[in-house]
Amino acid sequence: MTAADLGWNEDLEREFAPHAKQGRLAARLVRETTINYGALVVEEDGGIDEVDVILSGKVWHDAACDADLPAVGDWVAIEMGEEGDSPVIRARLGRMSCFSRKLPGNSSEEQVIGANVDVVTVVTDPGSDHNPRRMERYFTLIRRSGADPLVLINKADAFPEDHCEAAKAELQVLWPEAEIHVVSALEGSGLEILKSHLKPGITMCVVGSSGVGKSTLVNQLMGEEWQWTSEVNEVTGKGRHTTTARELVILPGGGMLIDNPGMREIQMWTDEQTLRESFADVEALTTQCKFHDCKHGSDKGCAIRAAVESGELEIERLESFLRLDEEVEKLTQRAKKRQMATERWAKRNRKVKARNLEDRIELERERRGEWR
Ligand SMILES: Nc1nc2c(ncn2[C@@H]2O[C@H](COP(=O)(O)OP(=O)(O)OP(=O)(O)O)[C@@H](O)[C@H]2O)c(=O)[nH]1
Ligand SMILES: [Zn+2]
Repeated sequence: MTAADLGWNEDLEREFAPHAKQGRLAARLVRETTINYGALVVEEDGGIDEVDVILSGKVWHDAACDADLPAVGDWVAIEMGEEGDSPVIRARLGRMSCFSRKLPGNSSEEQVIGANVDVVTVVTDPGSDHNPRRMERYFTLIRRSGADPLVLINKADAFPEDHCEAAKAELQVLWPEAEIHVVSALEGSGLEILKSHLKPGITMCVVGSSGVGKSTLVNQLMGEEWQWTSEVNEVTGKGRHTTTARELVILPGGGMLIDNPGMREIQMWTDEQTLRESFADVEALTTQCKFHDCKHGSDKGCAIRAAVESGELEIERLESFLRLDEEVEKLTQRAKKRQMATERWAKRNRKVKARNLEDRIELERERRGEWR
């Protein structure tokens, strides 16, 4: 593996030059925890090594907001320090793109999902997931990020061809330049498209609703040892594919994939925003309900019920509003469970790592004849 395989280029090289003069090394952040980062560091001889790095106080203080802080996918300048010291991030290099979302509520804070992302792939299907409104939402995020869009309308094998083409046409008008393909992960055509984009040095995010086939597609890329955490066991909360929670993964065939809990949140958020938008009129009515936690059932002073009774609002529309709200709630619960499973695995892996370190120290002592 070389720096170029990680996305290193001439622009970064130029920006990094003054740091190189100070003996710093370039590294790409692949993992973020509450206490430190995992980074792939480009060593002086060009080799790549994985290290844990911490943030310098200065970088922390200089950040105007959270979105300014180093995030997964960022290139940083690190100081390795003396042996035994934790390497320190001294600077974050400029971002070529940044896939993020604004946090809900009136806060203007931004949550970075992945930095230096080249392609954001949205997976959907021509059936129940087909939703131009939601796609518009994704497109807005991708446009703002600076990454290229790639849309895969999956499960083509299960729908008539003209139906798939009609779905494609409906999405294409939203962004005429966007690359949109009708594929079937089961028949292998989705994999072909993904591979054609995942050249060495290219970083991709994969987003889309639950059940559209993301795991199926991604697992085809991953090979055996790394499986996308898919289903979460309802009872134990553990991932069915017991995997590590690595966030930026180098694919066996070249290219990189970013997967983190934020990616799932972006799905949730997109779904919820789309829901609220498509029921803006009903939403507006809810603010007139007597109680702010009104369930719009038999609650007293419900403005929605009143609107139905007066014929202002169709009962069918209210029912789908209530059902969709439930749907979002269900998805949120699933996303939370997944995140818990992911975090549990991350913790476990940290423990395994620590034990490996102890093993190494023991071996070293043995080698030096210091053993017991
Ligand atoms: N007919 C058909 N089914 C597919 C295809 N791709 C995936 N599926 C099925 O769709 C279901 C959901 O696929 P997943 O890959 O788990 O979907 P996902 O997007 O990862 O879903 P989450 O993990 O919940 O986010 C599975 O039963 C797959 O076998 C396809 O191309 N054709
Ligand atoms: Zn109400």
